[in-house]
Amino acid sequence: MRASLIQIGVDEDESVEARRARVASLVREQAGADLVVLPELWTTGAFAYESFATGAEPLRGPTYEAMAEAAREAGVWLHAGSIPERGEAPADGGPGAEGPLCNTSLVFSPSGALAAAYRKIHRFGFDKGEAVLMGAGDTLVTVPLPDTTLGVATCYDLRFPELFRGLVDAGAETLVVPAGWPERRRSHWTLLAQARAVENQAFVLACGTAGTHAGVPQAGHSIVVDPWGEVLAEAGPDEEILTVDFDPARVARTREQFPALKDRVLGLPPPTV
Ligand SMILES: O=C(O)CCC(=O)C(=O)O
Repeated sequence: MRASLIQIGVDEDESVEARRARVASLVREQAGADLVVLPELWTTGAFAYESFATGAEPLRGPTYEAMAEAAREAGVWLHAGSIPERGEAPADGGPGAEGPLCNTSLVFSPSGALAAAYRKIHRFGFDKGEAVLMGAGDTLVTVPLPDTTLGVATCYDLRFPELFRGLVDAGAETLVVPAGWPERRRSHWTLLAQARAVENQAFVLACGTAGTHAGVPQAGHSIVVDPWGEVLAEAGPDEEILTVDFDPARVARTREQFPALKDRVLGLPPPTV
């Protein structure tokens, strides 16, 4: 399988419309890949909190349309990263009522059909930013491809191993993590991507952003890790397309030859004091 991770530069001097058109064209250039991956919130920037509401779109909004078309024209599976999604207003909300905001990832099939939408479960920011501005998803999402099953997660989710175990229990073999990870915690990014790959004996395809927005320099360093925890490819700090060939059958082989996942002990009682 060939995967291309498009590590987009997200800077404030480019409009959302210009970036959307540029990214659509980069996706179209990946014809021949099996899977293309984009980062988290690449239209607005993951730290541009004040742009979440102004840049929000309905699920089937301009980014959906542009990415569906790009996936179809390139003939690729496309994890289009995430958008700030404005859900439908509640029917009884009264005039001016707005629906909830979510950090929603979109996955398209090579025909341009929506294969999955994943609403980020762990929101980042503690008592500010995404954690207060956006609603949380509550549903794990896997996407069956012809040669592997994707398990999807977004950025801060990478810190929560139980989410990934849930994806593995649901059949995931390739874990795809779009992100807008900041440079100041880059060491965590690399370490956690490798940890999720080793403990789940799965490929990890983690695609971040480059550039600086809202004063937060982004880490870049998108990374592809194999089920043994080895780094197959890693990007630098700037905008870059990271292309890697990998054999999805290695997941089953690794799990068979080193069957640690079978030794899980679940449901232990709490410690006694
Ligand atoms: O966990 C981190 O250090 C970064 C998370 C983040 O930036 C996000 O989820 O948007």
